[in-house]
Amino acid sequence: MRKNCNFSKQNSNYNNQSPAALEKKQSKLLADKMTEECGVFGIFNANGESSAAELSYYGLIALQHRGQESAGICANYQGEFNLHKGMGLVESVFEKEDIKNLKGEMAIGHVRYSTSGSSKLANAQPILINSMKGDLALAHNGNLANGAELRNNLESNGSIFHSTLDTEVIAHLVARSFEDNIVEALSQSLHQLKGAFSLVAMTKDQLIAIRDPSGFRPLSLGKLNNIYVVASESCAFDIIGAEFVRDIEPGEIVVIDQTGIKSRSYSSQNKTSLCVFEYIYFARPDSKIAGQNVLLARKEMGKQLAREMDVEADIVVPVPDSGIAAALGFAAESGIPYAQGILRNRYMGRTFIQPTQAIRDLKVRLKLSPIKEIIKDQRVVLIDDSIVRGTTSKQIIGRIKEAGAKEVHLAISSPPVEHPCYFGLDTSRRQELIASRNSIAEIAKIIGADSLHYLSQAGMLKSIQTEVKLGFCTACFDGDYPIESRYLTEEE
Ligand SMILES: O=P(O)(O)OC[C@H]1O[C@H](OP(=O)(O)OP(=O)(O)O)[C@H](O)[C@@H]1O
Ligand SMILES: NC(=O)CC[C@H](N)C(=O)O
Ligand code: SF4
Ligand SMILES: [Mg+2]
Repeated sequence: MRKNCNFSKQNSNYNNQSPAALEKKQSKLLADKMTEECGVFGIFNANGESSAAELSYYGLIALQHRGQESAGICANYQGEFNLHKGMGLVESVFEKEDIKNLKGEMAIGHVRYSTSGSSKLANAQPILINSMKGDLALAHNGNLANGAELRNNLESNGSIFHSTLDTEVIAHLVARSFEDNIVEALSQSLHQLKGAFSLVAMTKDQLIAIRDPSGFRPLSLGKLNNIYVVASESCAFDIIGAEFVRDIEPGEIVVIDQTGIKSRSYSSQNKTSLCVFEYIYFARPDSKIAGQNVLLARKEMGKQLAREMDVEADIVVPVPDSGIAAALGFAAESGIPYAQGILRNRYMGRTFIQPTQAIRDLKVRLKLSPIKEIIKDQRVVLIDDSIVRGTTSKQIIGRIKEAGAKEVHLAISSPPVEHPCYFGLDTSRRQELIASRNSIAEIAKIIGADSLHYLSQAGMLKSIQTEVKLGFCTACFDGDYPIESRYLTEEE
C-alpha cells in the first residue's frame, strides 16, 4: 500500500532556476510567520510486535509544534515498507484505519515545515528509495546548505528527482554510491553534505539515526523496555512512556537492529553549532536538549533580561505562548507581578488566503486578545521571545494601548534577529527582518513601544547550561555563520 504517495512530475527548469529554488522563493514570499522546524521520529521494537506505527503516531503528535504542513509514517513489516503521508496536521492525516494498516515492528515518521521545496504532497516525508542496495526510508530535520549544488550535479549525471526536497539528494547519493551495503553507502554520502541534518532512516532490518557534525538540530535516543526510539525532542518519549537515554551526538551514526545498538562517529569535526533558537522558541518547553530543560532555559533568559534592564512598571505580561516562560522568570527576578493580560485563542485555524501584511495583522488579531480589566491604567512590561518582522509586537502593543495601558515597555528574551538562517529556520529574507534595517530606537517607534529592550547575546548564552560545554550557532543574531560563505546565498 502506498496511499497518499503520488509523486507528481515537476517542471525541471524555468528561467535557468531549479524547481527547488523557484518553489523556495515562492514559499518564502508566502511565508506568513516565523516557521519552525521539522520533527522526526523512529522506533525499533525488538519484540517484533507490530504496533510501531501507533507509537509513532503519538510521537508525532508530541512533535507537532515542529511542523504542521504535512505528516507521514513509514512502517516496516518484516522488510516490507508501507508509507502513508498527507498534507496537514498528524490528526487529520491519519485515520484509525490508516494506523491499523501500517503494521510493522519498525517505523519512522515526520512532521514538516518546508525549508527546501514547497509545501505539497510530493515533498511530504518520509521519502522512500528502492535501490539495488535495498529499500531505504528517510526523514529529515534541517536544511542542506549545498542541496542545490548537489542536486545540479546529480541531475547532470542522470538522476531523476521525484520531489523538490533537499532530502532527496541524500537518497540519490546513496543509490549512486559504490558501496553495496546500504548503511555504508548512507554513511559515505554524509561526507558530501553541508548544513543541518538530523536524520532518521530505516532499511529492511535496521533503524538508523544520524546527526550532522555541527549538531545544528537536536536528536535524542529513548527506550521503552525492549523498544528503541529516536526523536527530534525528548517530549516525544514522555508521551509514549519511554525513557530518555541520551542525545545522539553531533557527527554520530547509530544503527539499531535485532543484535542491539551500535554507534560510531563518522566525522572528525569537533566544533559544534547547536541552534540556540531551539532553546528560545522552537523546542517544546518540556523537552531536554543537551541536558538543559527548555522551559528552565527560557525562564533564566527572562531573569537575565530583568537583570540587564532598568524599568519601572506595574505588571509583567507575556505574549502567549512563546513569551510565558521568560515572563515568569522576569517577574520573579524583578519583583514586578506577573499578569495574564493577553489571551491566546487556541482554536485559531489557518487562513487560506495569500498572507499579505494585512492578513498577517489579522492573524495576530485573531490569535491574541488583551484582557482590558488586567491592562487598563497599568504600566506594562510586555515579554516575547523574539521579534522577526515586528508584526506581532506592533499589533499587540497597539491593542494593549487601546485597552488602556499607560505605558508599554517591550522586553525580548533574545538579541535582535538581524541575519537570515540557512539551516532550517525560515526567518524570512534579510530585508524583512525589522532589526536588519532599523536601530533599536527606530524599531520601538515603528512598533509603538514606549521602550524596547533585548537580552544581550552573552546573557542569552549564560542562561543555557548544557551538561557538557557546547558550541552554539548564533548566526541570526551576530552573522557568524558556522559554514563557508559560498553556501550563504540569499533568496532574491
Ligand atoms: O515579529 P514577528 O514576525 O511577528 O515574529 C515574532 C513572533 O513570531 C513567533 O510567534 P508565533 O506567533 O509564530 O508563534 P507562537 O504563538 O508559538 O509564539 C515569536 O514567538 C514571536 O512572537
Ligand atoms: N524544517 C525542516 O527541517 C525541513 C526539512 C527539509 N529540508 C524539508 O524541506 O522538508
Ligand atoms: S542561524 Fe539562528 S535559527 Fe538558524 S541555526 Fe543558527 S541560531 Fe538557529
Ligand atoms: Mg510568539
